[in-house]
Amino acid sequence: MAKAPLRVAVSGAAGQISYSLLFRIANGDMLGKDQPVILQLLEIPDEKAQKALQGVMMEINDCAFPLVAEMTAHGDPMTAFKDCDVAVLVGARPRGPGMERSDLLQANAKIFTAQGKALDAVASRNVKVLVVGNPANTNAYIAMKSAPNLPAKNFTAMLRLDHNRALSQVAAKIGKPIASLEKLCVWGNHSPTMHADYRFATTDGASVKDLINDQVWNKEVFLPTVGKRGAAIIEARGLSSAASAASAAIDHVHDWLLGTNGKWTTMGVPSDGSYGIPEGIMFGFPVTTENGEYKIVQGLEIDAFTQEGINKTLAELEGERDAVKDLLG
Ligand SMILES: NC(=O)c1ccc[n+]([C@@H]2O[C@H](COP(=O)([O-])OP(=O)(O)OC[C@H]3O[C@@H](n4cnc5c(N)ncnc54)[C@H](O)[C@@H]3O)[C@@H](O)[C@H]2O)c1
Ligand SMILES: O=C(O)C[C@H](O)C(=O)O
Repeated sequence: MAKAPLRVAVSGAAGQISYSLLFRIANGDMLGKDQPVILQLLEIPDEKAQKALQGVMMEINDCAFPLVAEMTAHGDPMTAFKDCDVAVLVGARPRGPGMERSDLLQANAKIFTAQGKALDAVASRNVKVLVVGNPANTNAYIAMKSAPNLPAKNFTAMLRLDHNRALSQVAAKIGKPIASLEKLCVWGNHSPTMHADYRFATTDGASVKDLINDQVWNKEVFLPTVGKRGAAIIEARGLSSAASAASAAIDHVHDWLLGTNGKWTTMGVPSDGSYGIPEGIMFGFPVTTENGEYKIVQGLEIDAFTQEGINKTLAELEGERDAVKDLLG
């Protein structure tokens, strides 16, 4: 029997990430090739943005995706998020050349307070929320805090792009296929302070750390390359990453809902106090997922270098949290 459609709300639906993301959701890459979807697309209530959204919807129609059961355009989160099962919050102002993420904190805080409240009011009580729009961790934190009637654990931030970037760098360094890699993770904030960690990673069972055996490369090449990849893409393209960000969003929601079969991935999730991260901070952790729930991988040894990295990214997140404190009602 055909599955009942799931309602997927996407904000920033006429933006560049969505121009890749929506077509992959519609194609079944996110929720499965047998899972029909109802797309509920949100853009700012501005004539130009709404017209662009109509254009994107025309193109989705022209793909004749069999899995798209219905599609609607919205200018108000209260209608866009109605009964949604999944919400991918992409809409935000992207960082341009030379701009710091912190510059965007205040403007985006307003957007995510309103959207958190709307999710609280009208979304499915089990809605799974992924925040992509930057600063993603703090925006997710704000949305979570603005939705007290929804489970806090259902709000997540996207660290998957950093995770995938780290996988790609490690695979190239050791000359092994990405598919052979397991047990890599990224701690902390989706920002240059994030701390990618391959100490536990394996390739076909062999230790990646032993194969690399080069702490100078880890510190001076790997971490800065992964941490500053977003800025490098902006520098090269004149625009922030879009297709790779959309692909990471697909991976994040896919693995959250459909499971990792015991394998690790990285998700930004509200801390439960694991690894000394204060409760509620939206932090990148290694997780496994099963039956639509994630579990933080426990019991990993944190050496002095990693602890230093974790402390730095945590301090940044605590600073962001404090900067938006007054905006949370
Ligand atoms: N977490 C990550 O790994 C990651 C990676 C890449 C980009 N990003 C972030 O994703 C966001 C979107 O990037 P993009 O390249 O698609 O930007 P974009 O400017 O091309 O598109 C953003 C869209 O969001 C819309 N929008 C703005 N405010 C909105 C609101 N309140 N409600 C609904 N829609 C709204 C805009 O009108 C625009 O169409 C940016 O914040 C960017 O920095 C995050
Ligand atoms: O840094 C940005 O604004 C873009 C994005 O977060 C990225 O990591 O590519």
